[in-house]
Amino acid sequence: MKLVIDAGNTRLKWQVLSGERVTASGACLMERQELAESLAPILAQVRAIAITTVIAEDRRDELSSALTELTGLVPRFHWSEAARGGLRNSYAAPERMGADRWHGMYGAWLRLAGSFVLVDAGSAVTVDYVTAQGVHRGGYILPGKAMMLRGLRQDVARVGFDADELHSVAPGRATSECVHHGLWWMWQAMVQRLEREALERNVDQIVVTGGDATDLLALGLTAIHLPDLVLEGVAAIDQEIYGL
Ligand SMILES: Nc1ncnc2c1ncn2[C@@H]1O[C@H](COP(=O)(O)OP(=O)(O)O)[C@@H](O)[C@H]1O
Ligand SMILES: CC(C)(COP(=O)(O)O)[C@@H](O)C(=O)NCCC(=O)O
Ligand SMILES: [K+]
Repeated sequence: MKLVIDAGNTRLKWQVLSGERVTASGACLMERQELAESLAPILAQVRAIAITTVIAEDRRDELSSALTELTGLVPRFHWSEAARGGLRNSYAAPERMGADRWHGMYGAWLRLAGSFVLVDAGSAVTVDYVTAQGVHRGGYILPGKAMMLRGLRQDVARVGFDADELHSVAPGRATSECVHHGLWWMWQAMVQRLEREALERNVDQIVVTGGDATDLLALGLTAIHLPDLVLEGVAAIDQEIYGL
């Protein structure tokens, strides 16, 4: 059995693969204790570990040693590449691209025919355009939903608001409403822009993934929702290099 991990800035997502079949999955925070608890039921079966991550070096080293302690295995880290299987990165320095973006694009490239735009709504939101020929045309990086709210909470003095989300775009009449409606209003604008650009740029499919993808769908985005796309992409690459 192979353990595949996507360690993002907010959460760690994992799957266990038996051949190409997913037999278990989970998510947790990056802390050692949480990780050990989340993985406890499957640890004994793990024979290899493949990781995609965008976390800082010190946290990555901690994750690596925690996994080695738990399993006795040295995890294999996978990074962004210049090209693979017909997919080509537009970055002059491909290693600078977040590995989650590359692995998400590769997952979509393997699954879909035609051009696509991949929206990964996680800690940050990333938008990446890929042509039907597999050419990455470039992308965007924006602050994610939780980050936008945290920014308002931390960086301005007089904007206190409830944690409960309000899904409306009506102009607010109290601080909490103004903040939550404002966020929803901005995400609705993002959805409208994505749909317009997909038409203008002849994009065949919009693909969404990440913890906040459901918000984009709730706002009416016409897209394919592939929640495990980043894991799928890195699993495929690990298999190409090391086998099942
Ligand atoms: N259980 C959860 N814990 C934390 N964030 C969650 C959870 N469920 C959904 N989210 C939302 O998902 C976002 C993080 O998405 P995710 O794709 O896991 O990010 P990353 O890959 O950057 O760690 C957060 O901004 C939050 O709004
Ligand atoms: C943009 C990101 C922060 C998104 O990460 P996430 O929200 O999934 O944790 C990550 O892909 C990253 O750190 N990228 C490096 C810069 C780049 O892609 O150009
Ligand atoms: K993301």
